[in-house]
Amino acid sequence: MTADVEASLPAGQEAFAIKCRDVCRSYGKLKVLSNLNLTVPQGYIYGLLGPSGCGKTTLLKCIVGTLKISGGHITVLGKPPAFPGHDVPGKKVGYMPQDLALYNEFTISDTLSFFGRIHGLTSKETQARMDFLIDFLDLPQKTSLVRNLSGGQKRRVSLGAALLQNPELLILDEPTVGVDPVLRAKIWQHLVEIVKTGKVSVIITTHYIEEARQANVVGLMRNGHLLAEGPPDEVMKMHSATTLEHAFLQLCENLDQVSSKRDSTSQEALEKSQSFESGRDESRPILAIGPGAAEEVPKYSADWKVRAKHVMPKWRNIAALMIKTLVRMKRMPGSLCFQFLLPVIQVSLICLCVGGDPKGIQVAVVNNETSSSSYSQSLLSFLDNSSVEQVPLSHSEAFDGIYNGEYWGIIGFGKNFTSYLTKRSVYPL
Ligand SMILES: Nc1ncnc2c1ncn2[C@@H]1O[C@H](COP(=O)(O)OP(=O)(O)OP(=O)(O)O)[C@@H](O)[C@H]1O
Repeated sequence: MTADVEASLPAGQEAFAIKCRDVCRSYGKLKVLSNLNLTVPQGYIYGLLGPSGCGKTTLLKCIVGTLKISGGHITVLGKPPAFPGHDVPGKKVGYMPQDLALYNEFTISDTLSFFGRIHGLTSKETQARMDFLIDFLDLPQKTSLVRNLSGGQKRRVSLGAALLQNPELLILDEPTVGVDPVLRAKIWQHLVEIVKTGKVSVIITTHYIEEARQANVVGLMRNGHLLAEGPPDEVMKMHSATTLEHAFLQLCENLDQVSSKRDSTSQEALEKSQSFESGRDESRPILAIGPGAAEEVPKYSADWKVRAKHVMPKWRNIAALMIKTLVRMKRMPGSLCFQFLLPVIQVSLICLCVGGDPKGIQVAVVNNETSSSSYSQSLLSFLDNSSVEQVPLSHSEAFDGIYNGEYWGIIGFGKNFTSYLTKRSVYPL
């Protein structure tokens, strides 16, 4: 595999599937990626290696566009991830996350069909790919429910979903965990095959460091930095190691020794001095790491139509999500009942607590106007008699009734109410 790397890299921006420059990302005060530089040439398998917690998953999430970077810039298949009109994230990328995003109520077939719909595959295309992937990934029957699969089988379904639409870029976060060695070899063989066309690129993380020897390029990461980047054989040679693991250990030890000896020297300089890059022949196709020569950050722009289209949901996604909801409801009748009953219960409880409209409130009415055409009579006729029960009374009866708690209130009109109101509307103050 490393022989391929000896061929010259194609020049120009298009030759790179992924380019990360001075990428920084923090979670609150925790700085996970700091000034990270990484390059994945098109048509290569890039093995991203490093100890647990060094920031590999965070980097992959930034590359796929599900996490925003706090500094630097990333270019994926020619544009920044999540750029309007760019299919990253989207059908150009197959992403297998570390935390599997599968629906337990789905069968394997439902799962792959869902992703097929999201990526705009016809049902015939999805069916053909499904048959291939079930056979290739040694999955159980396609009618098997995801919740009944083992951890390893679930990971393989997730890998199948990433491979489904034959994407230009595969981003695989530990795809071989829990997979038996035979199938692991088969998966690597498949990756090697698909990158041979030169149109597909792969970035893969793995805890089985030695399997990354099949990658064209490996990047060794620690504490959010890339310590070295190059073909596996070259990295091993550079550190006089027979295994990648040994090379990585050697690299870390050298770094620790030098940094303890030369506290005054900056970390960046140390990494540079120890990195694969520092010892390489400039003519060789080893990828640059570290800040390197200042690169001009390309400016990307999209017109308003593309931006508007980007924020609008796609019909096929809406359809896929509706079908997904229907399938889940069908598989979970209990939750279906709950989903429909819950709003009814909530509304009933609110009505019970707040209560309905008050009824039969007895109010004393003292009307000193006698004419049936007076305004006071008209006003009283507008009152809602189901809530307010009007009790016509004299002035003294009304006040006695209020005093004795028989009425909630008094509505009173003077004998000149109509004439005064008319005057007031004719001669406003
Ligand atoms: N959402 C988050 N909020 C806060 N901290 C996080 C979050 N996700 C990751 N981290 C922290 O960021 C650091 C890097 O995590 P990350 O998952 O990128 O590491 P990793 O190299 O992929 O590890 P592993 O190989 O074990 O998967 C860890 O210290 C982790 O605790």
